[in-house]
Order: sequence, then structure tokens, then C-alpha cells
Amino acid sequence: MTETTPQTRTFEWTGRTDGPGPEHARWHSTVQTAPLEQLLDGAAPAAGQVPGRDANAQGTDASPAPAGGTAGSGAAAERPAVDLIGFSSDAGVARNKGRVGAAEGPDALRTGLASLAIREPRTLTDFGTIVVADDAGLEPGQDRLSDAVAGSVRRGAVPCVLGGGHETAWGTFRGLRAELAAKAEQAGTRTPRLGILNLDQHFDLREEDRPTSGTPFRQIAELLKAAGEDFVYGVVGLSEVNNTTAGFETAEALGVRVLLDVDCTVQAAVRFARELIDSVDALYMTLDLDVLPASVAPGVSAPAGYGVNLDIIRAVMLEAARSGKLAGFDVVELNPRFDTDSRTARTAARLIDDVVRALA
Ligand SMILES: N=CN[C@@H](CCC(=O)O)C(=O)O
Ligand SMILES: [Mn+2]
Ligand SMILES: [Mn+2]
Repeated sequence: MTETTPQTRTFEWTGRTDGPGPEHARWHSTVQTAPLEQLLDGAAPAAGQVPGRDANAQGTDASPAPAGGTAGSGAAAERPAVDLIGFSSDAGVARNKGRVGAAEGPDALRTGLASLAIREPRTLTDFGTIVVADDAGLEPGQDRLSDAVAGSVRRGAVPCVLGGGHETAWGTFRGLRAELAAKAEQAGTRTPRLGILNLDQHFDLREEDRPTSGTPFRQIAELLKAAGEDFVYGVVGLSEVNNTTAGFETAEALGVRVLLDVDCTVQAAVRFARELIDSVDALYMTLDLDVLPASVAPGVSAPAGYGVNLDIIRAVMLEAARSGKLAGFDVVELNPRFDTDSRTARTAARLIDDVVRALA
């Protein structure tokens, strides 16, 4: 193993337990764990073959779920399986001169999810966390994340990446794109148009000497331009005064679609999301938690002055989840060091749970 090969870390799913069986199911008793390497080397079973407890009975490589049982009474649900992949990284925020702490985000999100009750069958697998140990580990970590996300899509699951700063997006997007293209090639169909729906105060289109948490969508735009593919990128909740004229000029040149925070209503935001979704074959959704009001989401690097109300963010995320086009999503920029009463983590966990439940 070279010096910069990212390490992985696992999480112990525990939480309140009221008894056994599906009637007492919570995330901690439903999530199965499996090694990240299974996604990287293709050893992970097809997602449809991992229906909670049944998977253990069939002797898959996934570790047994803790006592409590999988939610629901039937076989695997019709809804897609969801794979959790953590991306523990402070490197992007540090390079972007923000306040670090996002590396602690993945486990804080899992802790927020652990005791949430589950009332219908779900297939959830946690493949652990890719750890970016230092600055030099960022690019190898992003590459590994991309490979893991591709592995998740390959097995038929919807990857849910737990960041990390917004540099997470450079890993998530490339993994989705690579595997969607590979599947299309296999099927002899055209490469799907993969759109990006970013819920964020910021464009994250910065031009820098090296990648940061403020550059992922410029990196993606450049990647797609070089490949002759369209850059379909929409931002919900952008704050006009937290992005410079240079940022707006870049966005305009790249054809970025924008809905400002001050223009966000449920109706306008859902319409914005719908139009973007209708214009693509597949969707990558990325939630930067700093889009929420600072009272709801204090635990981020750059808390919002205004922010977009939670009901609007939730409505947009549900629209994406129900569309049938959501190929994968990530939740980024949680900084537990500033998260009073774990407010941000609790809110993010509810949003993740809502998306998972709503997946078409
Ligand atoms: N991930 C992006 N972050 C913002 C940070 C802005 C700030 O610190 O005020 C950006 O680069 O624009
Ligand atoms: Mn961002
Ligand atoms: Mn942001």
C-alpha cells in the first residue's frame, strides 16, 4: 500500500433497541455492513440479492445485521437498495480556507440515522468510509470514491455518499458517470445525459491551482467539455451576495441554471427541479447543508445568512427521489464541531431517510 492510498474505516451501528423483529426496526438494526473492497473489486452481490436478513440466511459476504431485524415483513422491497459510502475529508475545505471538521461528517450522519425507525422493507448496506488522512490524500481519495460509487451503481444500488466537504462531489459524479456510460455501452444504447442538482448557497465553480471544496463543478464542467458532453447543472438556493461577479460570469458562460435563495418557494423550487430532471436521463443530487438556514444547520463551514427553508429543500429532494432518475446522491459539508445539539446532523438524517423512503 502506498503512502497516499486512502484507508477505510467502519462504523458500529448501535442505538436504542426496544425489542426484536421488524416492528422494532431502526436504521441501526437494518443496515448491513460490508467491506468497501467489495464495491471496488466487483465482489459485492447484485443489490437485489441483499434483502436484509434474507441475505444473511443466504450467506452473502455482508456482515450480519445487529439484533432487531430488518424492517417490514416481506421479501426485498421494490424500491432500490441504497449503499452508504462515507468520504471523510477536510482537505477540500482546508484548501478553500474554510473551517475544518467535515471529516467527522460521515459518522455524525450515521449517528443521526441510527435510531430512526423504519416501517417498511428496505435494503441498506454500509460500505464504510474512505479516509482522506491529509492534503496529499485528497485526489487518491476522490478517485477511490469514484470507483466505489461506480461499484454501487454496477450492482444495481443507489449510492448515498456521506461527505466530507463539497470536494466529495468530484468523486461521486465521476463514479456515477463512468458506470452509467459503461452500462449504456453494454446495452448498446447512447450514453445517458447525467444532470446535477445542487442544493447550495454557492456555485462551487471556482478556478484554483488545485481542487478544493469550492471547485468540483468547474472540474466536472471541464471533464465534460473535453468529452464533448453537455454540462447540465442547476443550483437551488444560491445566495447572490455569497458568490462574486466572477462566479456569476463563469456560471453564465457554462449555462448554469440558478434559483436564488430569495426566490425559493416550494412551488418555484419544485418546478426548477422538475425542469432540470425532465431535461436529463439520470440525476446526481448533491445537498450542501449550508443551503439551510443557520438556525437549522449551524454545523457547516459557512453557515447561511438567509438559507432556504427546510420544507423547500425537502420538497426538492423528494421530487428528485420520486423521479425514477436519481442515480445517486451525496450529503456534504456537515461539520460536527459547530453542530449545536447535533441539529444539522439530525436534519440531514431525516432528509436522507425521506429520500431513501421516496426512491422510485
Ligand atoms: N464549498 C464552497 N464553499 C464556499 C465557501 C464560501 C465562504 O467560505 O464564505 C465557496 O467556495 O464559495
Ligand atoms: Mn458547496
Ligand atoms: Mn455551500
